[in-house]
Amino acid sequence: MEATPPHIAILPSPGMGHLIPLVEFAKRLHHHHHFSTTLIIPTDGPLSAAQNTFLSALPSAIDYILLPPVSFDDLPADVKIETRISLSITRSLPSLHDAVKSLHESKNLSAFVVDLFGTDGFEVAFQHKIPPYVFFCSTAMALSLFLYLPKLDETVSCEYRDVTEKLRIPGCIPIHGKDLLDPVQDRKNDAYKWVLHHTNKYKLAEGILVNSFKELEPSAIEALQVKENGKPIVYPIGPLVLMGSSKSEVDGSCVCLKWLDEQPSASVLYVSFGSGGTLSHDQIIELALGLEMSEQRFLWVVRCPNSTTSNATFFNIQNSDDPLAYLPQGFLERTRGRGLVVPLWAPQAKILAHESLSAFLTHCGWNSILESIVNGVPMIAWPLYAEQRMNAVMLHEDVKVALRPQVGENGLVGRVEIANVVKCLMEGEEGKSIRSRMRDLKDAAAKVLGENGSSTKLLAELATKWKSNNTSI
Ligand SMILES: O=c1ccn([C@@H]2O[C@H](COP(=O)(O)OP(=O)(O)O[C@H]3O[C@H](CO)[C@@H](O)[C@H](O)[C@H]3O)[C@@H](O)[C@H]2O)c(=O)[nH]1
Repeated sequence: MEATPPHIAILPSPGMGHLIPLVEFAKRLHHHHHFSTTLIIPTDGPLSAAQNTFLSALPSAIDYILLPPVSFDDLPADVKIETRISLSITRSLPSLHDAVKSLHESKNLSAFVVDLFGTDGFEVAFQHKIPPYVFFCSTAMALSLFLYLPKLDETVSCEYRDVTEKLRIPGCIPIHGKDLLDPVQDRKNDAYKWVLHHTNKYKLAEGILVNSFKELEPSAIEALQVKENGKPIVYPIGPLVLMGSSKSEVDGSCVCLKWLDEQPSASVLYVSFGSGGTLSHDQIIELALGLEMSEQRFLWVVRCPNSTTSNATFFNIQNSDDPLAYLPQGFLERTRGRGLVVPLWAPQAKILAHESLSAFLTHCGWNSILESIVNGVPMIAWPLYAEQRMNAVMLHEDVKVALRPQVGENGLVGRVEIANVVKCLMEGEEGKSIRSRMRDLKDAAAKVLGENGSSTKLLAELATKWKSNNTSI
């Protein structure tokens, strides 16, 4: 049978943090190996503005299909995000099946790639005899935990946070149970059961692609690559990140970039909590005052707070939908010229690549971290949810490219602490050594993605394998 041009299907689970690296992966597969891709995207309603803009800017080699929205009306209000993500896949299985069937008939799919919570999509791949793969869009450390979790589940009987010793995940820095990812913090919650369910199914994959590289996570990757019965091959093919040259930006990009153009070289702290991170109103105030006290230049992406009080004024502000309304009185005037506050979303990839940028206060989403690394920008680690505390531990204690402010007894990071940490990173001696380690990592990242780099070679290996699948049916 004559070979058709190689084509793969990717099933991204909801969230920009999953979609962005998967698209970068598809782009690289196209540029280097002439693959084209169809993204099959589950939905639970209309897409967000950021998603729409992002998808409308996809190159022609990447197509996408939106699956019909599934309903979550039956779920309790406090349902955890991992449960919701997993159900968005299981509830889409009939339409996913139809989409894959017709795609396979027309394009002869070489591989079916799901992300970290998409393993229920495997059943469709098996039905059509398409090799299933996982693209793990977080750290090698988190992947090592995921592969180890079934064992941990068998051997630990209490909550992980109550284990007094630090836990030893293969190849990783020992870590307190309380610092593991959110959904494993309550083993009775469905979110834990979903994570365990996915991790048990990882062994059914033909391979696992992880968005990391050896120089960043040497021992975790080494542990992942130890061959064991029933363990899929792990391919570290990262760092795959949105680059500053990408066209997929939303409103506001010009304001930020124009402002950055006017600032001195390496002078600005960028503050952002990823695609969904929010702070309490009290924490927004501490952060604002801390930034002001630091006397450094900053560019801050602000969102509305995530908690309410029973105060009538607060209730009104909450409904105003204007995140800037939550900033301390006079803050914008006092910091005018030195600081820029942007509501909701900013063109992060371009910001991090800008020569005025000096440091990044981040919620420690893995894409943000990788984007910081490829641009050599040192970080302040401010984890909020998901696996971000694990990432912060790794960055601060293991790789040592981030400072980490202390949370006070009232559960907030105080303004003085914030100001001190910002000044230390931007001006202090510790900041200098972090910056120098970051430069080494930036070089290492460029090397692994270069012509003979390890990530490039592994991707080539995978592409060859997938091309051979393409002719074998
Ligand atoms: O104003 C913004 C905010 C975000 N981004 C982009 O959106 C992505 C955000 O990804 P990430 O930093 O990983 O954060 P989350 O969106 O929070 O990602 C989720 O998915 C990641 C990958 O699994 C996890 O590491 C995180 O903990 C999880 O919250 C990045 O590419 C950013 O450049 C923007 O362009 N502008």
